[in-house]
Amino acid sequence: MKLIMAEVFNSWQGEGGSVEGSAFGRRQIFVRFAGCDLNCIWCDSREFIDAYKVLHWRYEVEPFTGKFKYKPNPASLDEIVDAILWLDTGDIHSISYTGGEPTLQVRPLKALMEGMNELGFSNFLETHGGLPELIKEVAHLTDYASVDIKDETAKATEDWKSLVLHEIESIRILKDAGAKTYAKLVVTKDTKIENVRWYASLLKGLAPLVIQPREPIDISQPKLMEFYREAALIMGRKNVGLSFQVHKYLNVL
Ligand SMILES: C[S@@+](CC[C@H](N)C(=O)[O-])C[C@H]1O[C@@H](n2cnc3c(N)ncnc32)[C@H](O)[C@@H]1O
Ligand SMILES: Nc1nc2[nH]cc(C(=O)O)c2c(=O)[nH]1
Ligand code: SF4
Ligand SMILES: [Mg+2]
Repeated sequence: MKLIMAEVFNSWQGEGGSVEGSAFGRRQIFVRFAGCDLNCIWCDSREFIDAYKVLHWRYEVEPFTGKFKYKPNPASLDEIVDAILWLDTGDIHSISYTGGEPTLQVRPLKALMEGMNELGFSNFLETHGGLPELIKEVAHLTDYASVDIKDETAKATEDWKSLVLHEIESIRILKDAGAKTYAKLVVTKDTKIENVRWYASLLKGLAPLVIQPREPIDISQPKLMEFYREAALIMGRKNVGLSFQVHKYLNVL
């Protein structure tokens, strides 16, 4: 089975904050799939979005060195498993499957998650949640999941309200399968409070929410705190947290 891979690297999970299901600050091996069907204007992985343009994938030969070995795409599953095991520093909390959008290559994703599960690793799925039918294929193999709620200002797709409803459906599927799941909302200076209220009302009683400023940060602190308070008033004060992309401040992958 072949797949179009972007990169495999060992780092700390830099996102998720402290809500239930977050792996923030834990060591992870990241498996970044190439290809995405959305187009978030602030995406920091844009170079990997068009899978056909990702002719090579890379893995970091030693964590935090920024030294990579490059291999041609498509990759074989064995090559990816070998790279993961090569990067296992013995302190790994879980394997993070991210991208691009990992669920778009759901067959190799599922095979990888099965294989890593058999090798004793926990599986962490980082997904836009827009494809619940594909989430169904891997939910039973998912130990932790971070599901984005794509705010209107992400301009991820034309019909953004339907995308949000699909994301909520994906969260429900993952929770029903026993995955520790939280929602991640990237906010910008233009995010509307009425939309934050809508997301919070959809998430109430379903899953906790982290609010993550878009990087580079353009939102004011008072506005960020207003979004937090409104969401907490709706969802309950223990079900909302902040998340920042800390790895960018640590200058690590
Ligand atoms: C690159 S995406 C890949 C996984 C999946 N496609 C998704 O969007 O959830 C991984 C995470 O990075 C976040 N992210 C990407 N670019 C960002 C930025 N400029 N500021 C804040 N978060 C960002 C996304 O919101 C998502 O939670
Ligand atoms: N350190 C680190 N933490 C992360 N959390 C989510 C990431 C992602 O791109 O999926 C990411 C990433 O790219 N690096
Ligand atoms: S869904 Fe994820 S990978 Fe795709 S454009 Fe948005 S942030 Fe980037
Ligand atoms: Mg990232």
